[in-house]
Order: sequence, then structure tokens, then C-alpha cells
Amino acid sequence: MIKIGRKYLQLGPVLFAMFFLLVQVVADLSLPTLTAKIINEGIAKENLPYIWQMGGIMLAIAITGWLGAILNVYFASSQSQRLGMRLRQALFNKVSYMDTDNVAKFGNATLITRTTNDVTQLQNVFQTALRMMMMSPLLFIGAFIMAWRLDGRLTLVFAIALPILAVVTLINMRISIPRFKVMQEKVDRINLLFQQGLTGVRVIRAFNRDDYEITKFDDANRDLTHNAQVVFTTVAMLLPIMTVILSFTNIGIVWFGAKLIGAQMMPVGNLVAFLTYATQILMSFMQLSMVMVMIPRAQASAGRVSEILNTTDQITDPAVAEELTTAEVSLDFNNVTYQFAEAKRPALDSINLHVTSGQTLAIIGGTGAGKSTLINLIPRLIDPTIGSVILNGTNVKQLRQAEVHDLVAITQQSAVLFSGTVRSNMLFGRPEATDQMIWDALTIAQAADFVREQGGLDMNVEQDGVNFSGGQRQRIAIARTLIKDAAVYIFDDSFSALDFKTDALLRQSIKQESRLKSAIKVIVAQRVATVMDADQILILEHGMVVGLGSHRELMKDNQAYRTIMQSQLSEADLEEVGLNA
Ligand SMILES: Nc1ncnc2c1ncn2[C@@H]1O[C@H](COP(=O)(O)OP(=O)(O)OP(=O)(O)O)[C@@H](O)[C@H]1O
Repeated sequence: MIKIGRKYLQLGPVLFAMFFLLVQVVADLSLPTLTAKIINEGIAKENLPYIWQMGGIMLAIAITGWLGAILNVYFASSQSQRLGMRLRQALFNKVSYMDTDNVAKFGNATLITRTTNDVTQLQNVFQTALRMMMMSPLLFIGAFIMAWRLDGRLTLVFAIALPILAVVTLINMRISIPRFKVMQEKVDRINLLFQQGLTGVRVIRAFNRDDYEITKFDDANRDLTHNAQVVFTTVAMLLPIMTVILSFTNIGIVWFGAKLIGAQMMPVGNLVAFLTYATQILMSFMQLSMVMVMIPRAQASAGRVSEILNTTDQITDPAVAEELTTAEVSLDFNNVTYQFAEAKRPALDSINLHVTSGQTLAIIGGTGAGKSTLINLIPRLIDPTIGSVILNGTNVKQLRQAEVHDLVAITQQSAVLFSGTVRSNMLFGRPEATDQMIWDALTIAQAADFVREQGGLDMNVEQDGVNFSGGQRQRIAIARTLIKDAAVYIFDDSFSALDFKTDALLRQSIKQESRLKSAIKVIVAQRVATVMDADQILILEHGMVVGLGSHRELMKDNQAYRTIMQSQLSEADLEEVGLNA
């Protein structure tokens, strides 16, 4: 937590906050003594000029203290808000560049809780630190010294009151601190269930699991509520206990004070001032204990936030990046093997590929064969466990990630659209694109007609593109990939949501578009019809290459390819390609 404070707070404003706090504390501590003086010297001796003079001084001190308090709150609040703002930004930046593996390891729910809830905890504790945490010890010690100066004998009352208060506070902290610490994890769980419930709402409904999900959420919600109730009730109980202790302390002070006054050993004003100091001592002690309860929770939040900020990514820019020396487009896989961290066997095993400018590489294979893993290696979303991926003659590991991302355009398996308009989604692919360029890309992707019909480029796109059909979403996502000026265009099973005719038209348009002529196209597909006219067809099975060649070559001597053909094409189609059913 201290590290976070040192990194995100500004020294100047923090010193100002401390200074103004000191002004307030000095004012608060001097007023009771002046009250004693006014009573002892002014009221008791009926010295009106003295009362006026002292009254004026007290008013000036009160106003100074009040200004000190306002300015302290101003600096404390602006610093803690600034810390929150910068911390949220740092987290967002970190997550934006984080390895996809790390993002998956944390999970969306906790990343959101940590960026919102945990940062708010830290913001609150720093706000409190710059005020209460500094004020309470100063006030406690200061009031004790002032009370001692007024009458050392009366301070013996605290020898009874403070130990009782300390024991009560310790018990309170022992109950509340562990529960405060786990609070964030319980909020995580709520977020996770809520997110899952929202994204999976259709599946849940289709399987009639609404009650099950609702019960699960209810359990988590009750758990959080119960925990919070215990914590806050325990902390709240401090106040009435404190009031009782304070009342008994005051009774003790008045009792002994009256005796001292009766014996003419203490003036009346001192007793009045002493009572005020007693309140300040006990109140600041209680405030301090409440702050102490906040610290472990904030410490837990600081740990959770730092865990994200300190995550080391496996995929980083090289210390000295290489420059691409050629504009010649090519893609090579040299003996590439990839194994997921916890997996028993590689998802890809010894893959060798050589694709040249203008070629289309199609990748076909069953579910889990390793198709997505293979294409994720191209834009360096993951790095090979063994071997290398060479783009335009250079190992992608030697290039800056931004350069690799510039060279590769990709449409993921599930089309992701952002809330905004069709235009804003398209500009995501190419910020400087004109309307004409956008329409051209939409036309190639067979999306122009329905976009025109449904409202044009300014048509609203809702979050996740829910106001489009699956096929329409897919086509806009493809258009967004096509508008980019890239060396390699990748379509990860992106044509699966399209009907046969649109699929064929789209591939035809991509082939004819002169801008895309020299680029490499990588098409992952399940349908043979989609891959048949590719220059190279790669057949993957359990991460291994079981066939690589053109349709004609594979038809001749590749049993795996022939089997896929037989399983997918009609008898008439098989006759046409020379295969009997
Ligand atoms: N994050 C992961 N951790 C561990 N194993 C994984 C992970 N992602 C994928 N795998 C495994 O790696 C293998 C290849 O997965 P991949 O997603 O590349 O298959 P795919 O051919 O694209 O499948 P599909 O056609 O179903 O999308 C599978 O056996 C899968 O279970």
C-alpha cells in the first residue's frame, strides 16, 4: 500500500494536507485551554475586557482551525481521487496489453472488481490516511499533554478508561479484520455469477436452469451480506461502547474534579477544559482504531491491484527490435510446437509451412485439432514452445508487437463488435478510412446490402452487436478485417455463420480485390467447400499435419482429405470431383 501511495500521490499536495491538518489540530487543542482561561480569569473575576479580548482570540483561532480543516479535506480528497484515477488507468493499460493467457488466468470478473471496487477501497483509505490517520494520533497525544498540563492528577482517570477501551477495540478488530479481508473475494464471486448469468442467459433458459443459477447467486449474495452485516455491526458497536466509557470517564473526572475544586486545588475553568480534552483523547483513540480496521482491507486490495500491475507477460517487445528489411510478403512456420501450460500433450506438433505473397492457406480439421492455436501464433498472441514463426522474413519475436499487429488482420471465431455505429466499428480497422473505403470493404464482405437497408454507416451497433444476426455480425467483422491494410488476413472459422452462397461470393470478392492481391489469406474452416480453391490446404489432426497441398494434390493421395470430402459432399458433388460415395 505504501508503494502505491509513493507512486501515485504527489508530495507537494500531501505536505499541504499535512500542514493544514496540523493547523486544525493546534487550533482544536488550544481552544479548551483558552476556555479555561476565560472562565478562570474573566468570568470568575468579572473581568469583561479580558472576556472580550480572549473571546476575540478564540474566534480567530476557531476560524483558522476551520480553514485548516477545509483545506486539509480539499488536498486529501483531490489526492485520493487522483490516486484512484491514475490507478484505474494503470490497470486498464496493463490489462489492455496483457497476454491473453494471463487475462484468462485472472478471469474477467476479478479484473473488473479489482479495477473498480479495490481501487475505491484504496482511494478511501488514502483519503482517510491524509486526514484521520494523521489527525487521531496527533490529537490523542496533544490532548493528553494539554490535559496533563491542566491537572496531572486527573489524568489518572485515563489509566482506567484507556485499557478498557483498548481491550474492547482489540476484540472488535479481531472479529472484523479477517472478515474485511475476504469481502473483496466475495464481491468477486458475485460479479462472476452475475456476469455468467448475463452472458449465458439464453443457455440457462434453454436448459431450464434459471432456478439453479438464481439459488447459486442467492447463496453468494447472502454470504456477502452476512459477512458485511457481521463486520459493520461489530464496527458500529464501538460507538455506543465508546459513549458509555466516555460517560463514565466524565463522571469520574467531574467527581474528582469537584473534590479538587472544593479543596481549592483547581479552578473551575480547568475542569471544563479537562472534560473537552478527555473527549478528544477518547474520540481520537476510537477513530484511530476504526482506521486500523480499514488498513488490512485496503492492504488486501493493494495486494490484489499490485498482482495485476506486477504480472510479467511472456510476450514482450524485444530489447532491440529488428526492422523489416523487405516489403515482400511471406509466412513461414519452422518446426513449430505449442503446448499449453497445463496440457499433457502439445496442441500443435512440429508444424512446417511456407506461404508466399498472394497465396491462400486454408486450414481444415476437426474440433480441437489446433486450428485456432496455429493462427494465434501469427499475430504473436502466443509464442511457440519450440520453433519459430517468420513473417516477411523476420522472426515475429524480433519485431515490435505493434508492428506485427499492423501486419496482420484477423477475424476471430466469434465476431466481436463494439457499441457505437457501423462506421465506428469499421474505423477500428482503419482509422483514416473514408466512407467510400468502408463501403468497398462492406461490399467485399457481402455486408453492404443489409447495412444500407438497415440505416447505413450511422446505424447503431449495440454492445456485442446484439442488434445483428450472427451472420451479419460475422460479415461486419470480416469487413473490418478487410479494410485494414495488412500483409496477412486471417479468418478463424469466420465463414461458418454464412450460408454457402454468401461464403462463395465472399471468397470470390476477396480473390478479385486488387488491394488484397499480394496479401496472404489464411482461412480456417470446417467446410470443404470453403477450402477447396485455396492454394494450400493444411489438414490438422490432434495438432499434427496429416496433409498439406492443393485440392488436386490432396485428392490424389491423401486419405484424410478424401474422408473429409466423402463425409461432407453430396453424391453429385463427389462425382464432380472424381470421388464415388
Ligand atoms: N487455454 C488453453 N489451455 C489448455 N488447453 C487448451 C487451451 N485452449 C485450447 N486448448 C486445447 O488445445 C487444443 C487445440 O485447441 P484449438 O482451439 O486450437 O482447436 P481448434 O482446432 O481451433 O478447435 P475448434 O474448431 O473447436 O475451434 C484443444 O485440444 C484444446 O483443448
